[in-house]
Amino acid sequence: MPDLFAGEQVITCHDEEVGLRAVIAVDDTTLGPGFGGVRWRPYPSQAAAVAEAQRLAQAMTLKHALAELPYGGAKSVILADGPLPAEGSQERVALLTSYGEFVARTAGTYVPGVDMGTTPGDMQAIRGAGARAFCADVDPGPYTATGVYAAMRAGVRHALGSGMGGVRVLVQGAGHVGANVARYAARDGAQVVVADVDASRAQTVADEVGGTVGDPLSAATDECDVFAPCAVARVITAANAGQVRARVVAGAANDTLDAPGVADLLRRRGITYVPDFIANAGGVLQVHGGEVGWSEEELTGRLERIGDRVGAVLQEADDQGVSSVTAALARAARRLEEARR
Ligand SMILES: NC(=O)c1ccc[n+]([C@@H]2O[C@H](COP(=O)([O-])OP(=O)(O)OC[C@H]3O[C@@H](n4cnc5c(N)ncnc54)[C@H](O)[C@@H]3O)[C@@H](O)[C@H]2O)c1
Repeated sequence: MPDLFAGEQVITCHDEEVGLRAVIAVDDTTLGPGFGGVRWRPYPSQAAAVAEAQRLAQAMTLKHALAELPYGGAKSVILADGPLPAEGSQERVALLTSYGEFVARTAGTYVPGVDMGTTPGDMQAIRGAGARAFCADVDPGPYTATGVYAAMRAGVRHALGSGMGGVRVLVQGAGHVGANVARYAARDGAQVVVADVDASRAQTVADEVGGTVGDPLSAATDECDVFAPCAVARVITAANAGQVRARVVAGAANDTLDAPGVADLLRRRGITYVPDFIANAGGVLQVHGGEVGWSEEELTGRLERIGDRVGAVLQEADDQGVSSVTAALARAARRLEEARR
């Protein structure tokens, strides 16, 4: 059983009539209401669902603290019994309306957004039930990609002392984020390799950017200067960290490392690791900008500042002789501490 008291709140939601079983985890509301997406997928057990909600909520606390956003960390999961009901179907709307009623009961402590399995239409259904919900209309992928690319450039500057020209960038995952990262890198003269389990998607993006196709299964340990994980979680582990050949790892995938200690293994090998929770904050910055009415110019400036933040954290890590993850966690802890005073 996970530690139910690891964060501020764990709320289980059950509505037999519509078949809803969901978990809302609110990790920390020091900086504001807990904001985090709704993940909807099957789970092997109730404990696994609770553990995932809590782990993702903790990551949101860090992401918001480091991006200087006025939100706490939270996340929720809906436990699917099988394939998800079709978008717009009565079954789906009924389930999300019931879920929205549970969210409304938190009285704004939890604000949901889109995550794996949920769509902007689902957020409309949640709003229809009287709850606040973000991400109702814009795909955050391109904004996340702009932030990831700013983070990558900062990582390359720090580790290689160069710009992107001629740098070999291996992008794992040619989806909403990865395809744009590949485009930006190629535009700046990088040699791009694209690896995706969907071979035709990899080929299309590689052709578009004048790059080549790589092997999705060995991407994490293949020869390159920059490895950009933009697909699945936990691609670098204690078992394969010794074989990583990139000089810089900078991508969008949440939980790129399977444990924070893996960052130490990379550091000892001289590999610069850009923490995912700093690099991939572009989506939440876009959501917040939409809420408070930032201009496109203001948003672009904030996305570019992700790079400045990465540069500062990497320097702090070097100065203190710790990993980038340790330095980033300390920064987040300082921001939370200041807010509590
Ligand atoms: N979209 C966002 O705004 C956002 C924000 C923060 C974090 N992220 C994270 O970034 C990653 C990418 O997000 P996205 O929106 O581009 O997703 P996506 O679903 O659009 O694209 C993912 C791509 O990865 C490919 N893929 C899946 N498994 C793979 C594997 N084992 N090896 C290689 N390729 C594989 C898929 O075929 C797909 O093309 C995810 O981990 C996501 O959680 C995304």
